[in-house]
Amino acid sequence: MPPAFVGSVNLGTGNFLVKNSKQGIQTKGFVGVSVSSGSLARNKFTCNKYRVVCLSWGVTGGVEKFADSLVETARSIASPGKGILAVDESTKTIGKRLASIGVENTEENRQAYRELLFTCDGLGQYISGAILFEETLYQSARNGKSFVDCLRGVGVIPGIKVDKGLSPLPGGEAIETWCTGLDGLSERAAAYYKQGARFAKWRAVLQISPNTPTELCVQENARGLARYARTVQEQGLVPIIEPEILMDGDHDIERTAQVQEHVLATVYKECDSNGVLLEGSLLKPNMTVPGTDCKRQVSAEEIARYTIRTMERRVPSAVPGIMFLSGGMSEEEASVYLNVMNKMQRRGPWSLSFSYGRALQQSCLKSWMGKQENVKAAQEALLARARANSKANLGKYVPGSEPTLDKTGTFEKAYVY
Ligand SMILES: O=C(COP(=O)(O)O)[C@@H](O)[C@H](O)[C@H](O)COP(=O)(O)O
Repeated sequence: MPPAFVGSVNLGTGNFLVKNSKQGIQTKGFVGVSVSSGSLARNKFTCNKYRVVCLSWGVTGGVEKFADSLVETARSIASPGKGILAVDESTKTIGKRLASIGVENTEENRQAYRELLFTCDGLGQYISGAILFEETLYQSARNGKSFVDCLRGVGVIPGIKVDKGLSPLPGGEAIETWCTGLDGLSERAAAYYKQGARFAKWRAVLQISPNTPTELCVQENARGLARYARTVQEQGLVPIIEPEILMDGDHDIERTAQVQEHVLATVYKECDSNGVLLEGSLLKPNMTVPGTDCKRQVSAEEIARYTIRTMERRVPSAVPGIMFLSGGMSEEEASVYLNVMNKMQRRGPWSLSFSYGRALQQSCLKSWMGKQENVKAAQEALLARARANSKANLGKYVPGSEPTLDKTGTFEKAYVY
């Protein structure tokens, strides 16, 4: 007998969710509903009595316990007009950013900068989640309020970078790496959840050259991403799966597309082997662009067309959001490319949005310059770029309509991560 529920059914596109208000949350995919009474208005079906045939999420073990909240969190991060602020720079990387504005890399200065970001009024209108570095997750604003609470206060979900960085890949080519951090990940993820994080990020990096990426590198990084995703889901964190293909190289856009299709196919094959709940996960890829040294640079329309084609060919429709990284593009380029994609017709159901680090922070950093009296201006600069990307997610950004102090982008050739 299928179970009977009393509550409301939300007929969204793709996944069906059942919210049972009488017996606590009971969110499940289902294949059929038979209704004895009710009314249908727009997308929302409300009734007094209905029967549903439940499909389980098809997951086993620890993920089942968190399945409903994983799905809800992933969907709300990928909700319309919203994206992610990636501020998970490790101590060395934030040191470079602070050095660019003449600020010393001390814990106090890192705290002051991040306080500026997390107390920015109105941020939650455009930003659904912020990825933090471990140090930041446990820090507080100078008035003693934890950063987790500051973020919640402005309507932003806290997330955490859980990888431990890149390491040379034995057996691969000299430039190839694999991403470390699986040891003890389960325990760390549980502690991060307790501290208030609700999603996680793991970044694997691949590079295109005449003989890379090797198959070993693709397999190894895909396996790591999938194992990480499954592990953090078991502890209640939505995994952001980030297989970044760097922009370094002289290859053309077609080669990027071929490599990226293979990488994504391998990642999702491994996700299948590891039983990752795709509805409770997000993808963070690079856009499909030619190498920075390629003679044939292309228009925003071509980048958008190739990127959409790559995603349509390889990203399962169960994934609620594709949150692009900026990879060293300028703030304006990152907004414009995203906007063009969202104006184009496409088959994929996912939200095409952003999880930008550099392309959300450059103007903000340059406005701040480490000075307390500049905090308001820096927050306005951050809001301006967040608003630009929010509009781009809706395909409504008018190029040049939001200010930027980042004219050139931050791409650094052969940067060692
Ligand atoms: O994925 C990211 C996207 O950043 P981006 O938009 O490319 O500037 C970031 O989260 C970076 O991974 C992060 O800023 C890098 O910091 P390190 O891990 O290298 O310190």
